[in-house]
Amino acid sequence: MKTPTTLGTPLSPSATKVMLLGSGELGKEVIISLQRLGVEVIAVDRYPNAPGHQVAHRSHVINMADGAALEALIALEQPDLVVPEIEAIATETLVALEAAGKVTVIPTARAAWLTMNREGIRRLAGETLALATSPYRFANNLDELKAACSAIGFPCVIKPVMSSSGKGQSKIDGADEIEAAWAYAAAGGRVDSGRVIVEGFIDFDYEITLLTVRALQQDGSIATHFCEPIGHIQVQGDYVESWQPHPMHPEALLRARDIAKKVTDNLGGLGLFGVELFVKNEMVWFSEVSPRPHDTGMVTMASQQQSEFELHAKAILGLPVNVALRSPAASAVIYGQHDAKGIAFEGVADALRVQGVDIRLFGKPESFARRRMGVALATADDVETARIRAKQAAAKVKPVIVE
Ligand SMILES: Nc1ncnc2c1ncn2[C@@H]1O[C@H](COP(=O)(O)OP(=O)(O)OP(=O)(O)O)[C@@H](O)[C@H]1O
Ligand SMILES: NCC(=O)N[C@@H]1O[C@H](COP(=O)([O-])[O-])[C@@H](O)[C@H]1O
Ligand SMILES: [Mg+2]
Repeated sequence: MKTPTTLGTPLSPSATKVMLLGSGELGKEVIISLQRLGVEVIAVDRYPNAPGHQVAHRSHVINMADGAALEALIALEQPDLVVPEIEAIATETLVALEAAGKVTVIPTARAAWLTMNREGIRRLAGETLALATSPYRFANNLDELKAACSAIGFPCVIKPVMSSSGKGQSKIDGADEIEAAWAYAAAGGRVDSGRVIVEGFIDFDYEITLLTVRALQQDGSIATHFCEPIGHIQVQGDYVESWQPHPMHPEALLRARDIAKKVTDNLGGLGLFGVELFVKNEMVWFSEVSPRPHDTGMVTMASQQQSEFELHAKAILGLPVNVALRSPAASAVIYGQHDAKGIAFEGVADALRVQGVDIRLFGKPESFARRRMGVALATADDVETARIRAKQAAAKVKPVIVE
């Protein structure tokens, strides 16, 4: 790539070209941040008119889990940087291309590969780095799953090794629920690899995302910056509400940062990471990490001077970052509520009348009842008020089917 701080003119020979692999709501905001710096952006996703497609210079529709298709597209576009955005990519292909010097992957191809599959990141955290995690086992079929569940005990959580946003995930309380959990995992993964993880259930007090940024300093070394902790609530493994800052016991915060530093140092590269942690009193467990912006971090569009998307865009280009908080804030998810294409949203004006509120609608061409279609953001003097405002505003937005 060009020297980090030299940025070109898009659509000209000097262009700095970035390719997003995955162009959902998170990628869309990264693209907008890159566009503001005059970066030429190529947005890729599995379906046409994905949110990020709508704001990029060019778009492509491919099966990103197909290594040959991915390699051909990278050869065609010759991006300076490839930015993975979703958990359904042929990351082995990225590892091979990066090793051959044909591409720079954010943060690194190895990090994308390790985190694409729960087994890679869990073995790194639990075994190589010896961090506290829930107890875990892997299984390839129903018999192995039964054995894994009895070794871990109940309650436990079963997830496809390749999935996100809670897809295919179940919490089960007894052996009679194992078969249903196996079937649900097989149907729900982003890529059906037929392998699942069983995790012991952690009875945490609260969970946080610790956004951690690796950015270049003036002397060329990499510094690690921590955003204020983001608290969140998940329903069926998917985030419904988040807020920042989440108050933490000082010892727990130190441990959280220590875990985040160890994991992100190992993964390496430049960019923002979402480190997911469970906390009980002063105990902190590592859960997983996204080597890219995190859905719960959408709150930073309201709470921080630079959102997680802007931080990612700047850090990957080798630019300095500022992780300062601007105001306590919260986010609340707007689900599609219908299975239909081309839905409409009523009540946006009412939502925007709630004090301190802003709305994002992602523009996804097709709605599903539990598909995230938008988010309400709210600031306030304290997070409790911000949470109330965000939820009030989200509830006022009514997705409707257009006949
Ligand atoms: N072992 C566990 N013990 C307790 N709760 C858990 C456990 N594993 C997952 N959960 C709950 O389910 C949520 C989603 O789990 P996880 O982050 O592993 O799923 P995911 O599909 O990767 O979701 P995302 O892509 O949104 O991060 C967690 O944030 C937590 O609330
Ligand atoms: N937890 C990960 C996450 O939130 N990822 C975000 O959801 C999109 C997929 O949404 P879709 O399933 O509605 O297409 C991804 O592209 C990414 O932006
Ligand atoms: Mg998660």
